[in-house]
Amino acid sequence: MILGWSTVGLLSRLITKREAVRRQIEIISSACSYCISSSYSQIMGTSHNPCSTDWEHRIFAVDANPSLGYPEPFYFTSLTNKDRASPATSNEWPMLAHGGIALSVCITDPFPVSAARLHRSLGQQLAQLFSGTCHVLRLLSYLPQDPYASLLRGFFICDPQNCTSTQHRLKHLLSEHRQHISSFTYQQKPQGGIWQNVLELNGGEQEMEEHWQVVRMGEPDPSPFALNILHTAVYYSLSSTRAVLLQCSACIPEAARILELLDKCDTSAKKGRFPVIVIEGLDATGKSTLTESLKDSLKATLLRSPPDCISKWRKTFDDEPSLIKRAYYAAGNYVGACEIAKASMNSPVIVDRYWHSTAAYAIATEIVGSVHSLPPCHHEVYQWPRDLLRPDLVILLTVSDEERMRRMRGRGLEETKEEKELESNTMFRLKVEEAYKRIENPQCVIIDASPAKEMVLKETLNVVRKHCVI
Ligand SMILES: Nc1ncnc2c1ncn2[C@@H]1O[C@H](COP(=O)(O)OP(=O)(O)O)[C@@H](O)[C@H]1O
Ligand SMILES: Cc1cn([C@H]2C[C@H](O)[C@@H](COP(=O)(O)OP(=O)(O)O)O2)c(=O)[nH]c1=O
Repeated sequence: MILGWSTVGLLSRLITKREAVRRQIEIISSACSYCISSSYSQIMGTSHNPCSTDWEHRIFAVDANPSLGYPEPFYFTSLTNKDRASPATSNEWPMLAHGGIALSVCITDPFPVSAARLHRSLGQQLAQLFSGTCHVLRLLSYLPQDPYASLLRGFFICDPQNCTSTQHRLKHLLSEHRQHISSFTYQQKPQGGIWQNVLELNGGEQEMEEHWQVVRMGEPDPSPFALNILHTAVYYSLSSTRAVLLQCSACIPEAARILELLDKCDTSAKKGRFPVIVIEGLDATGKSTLTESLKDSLKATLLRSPPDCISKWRKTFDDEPSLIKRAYYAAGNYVGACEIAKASMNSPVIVDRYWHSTAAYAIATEIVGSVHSLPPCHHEVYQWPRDLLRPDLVILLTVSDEERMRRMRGRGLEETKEEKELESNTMFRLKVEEAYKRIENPQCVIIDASPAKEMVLKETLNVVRKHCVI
């Protein structure tokens, strides 16, 4: 049986394309047209328009969600595309067993900031409306010949009950966003094989049907999840950070303030003759304690990330989707670099968190599952941005989980969402710490911060003397 609510596609794709072109024209004719179109191509890497989606040639990745019973990511592509893909050990679709059906949604809005906001609000609506009835999993999709520029984000929704009213409500919800999404349904045919059907969201007449057979595949190279980090979670240049802030500035006034600050900074300023030492580590590992005592011991200037001049806007950005939130922290590093360069002309500089934190927390948040799911060592995601001032030394403080919890409780300060997550989720903590260790150029020197404060300071001073001219 082909789903009653599936069909057509061509028309909805044409409308999606036309709408995207219309929005481009509208924006291009607006005052900041240059900025937005240039930011789009900077973020996307090329001038590729993701709406020119060649669905039948795409690779789809459904993320794992162990708590919903999906321990591993799931990859598939069309039968005709199979030769480009690594074979899977089986072509079983557990989510479709026993007559269940599935649906995928890809956000095709070509503007990264509005796409990120739509992705988040759709995710929230799906979770709210269907948490008891459907499994909602993260979905990524790309074209193998152009993975970076063609990456789209979305959701894979399984309805194990194949319930008509659920599907009706789902279709209704998706129709509200039809100009910026494309949707597909999946169902096992009685004679075998899984078919992907373009889902008609125009609510109009039934048109020509578009569908193709899909097959499972092994983990593709490049990994869509690593690509997603490079694409939306970690910024590797000031220009890509600026581009996102520029797009945000229409709806988040604080983004415009940060751009003004960046304009005033000499972000390419070089380090002075004194050493720059960064102290990194999970929350409550003793960074503030150590940085204060290092400041006194080395007669150093103490700076922290995000820098004071932008930290008042932190809450605003922490509440935004990853793309926007991470642009804030990235900008914090570039503003901070400017302060570091200036201060290091007169004294040693100690920095409480810097780019290692920005990247490690983002990577650990984006990767579902255990440490084993992180991109391998030396992967592109762990590379330092070429245009960001490099410190002379990065020290990573580590303590046992139990000791960290003791220190956290003893301190009694308000915790950020991520700190709460760290407390409740050992897996996340391990991923952040491992990501810290994998970041390169510069790599961090690990110091066990479990001993008494004086001992940690002594050990740190030894490391500083070994690596820096003081
Ligand atoms: N070496 C240490 N031994 C015992 N307690 C420590 C040590 N270093 C820091 N603390 C305590 O642990 C808590 C967290 O330290 P803090 O420096 O605020 O960590 P962070 O800046 O990494 O969040 C504070 O109450 C601090 O006094
Ligand atoms: C500096 C920075 C912090 N963070 C997050 C990580 C932590 O959850 C949180 C830590 O904030 P911070 O104010 O450094 O707390 P503490 O001094 O107690 O360690 O902010 C980022 O995600 N990216 C960044 O660039």
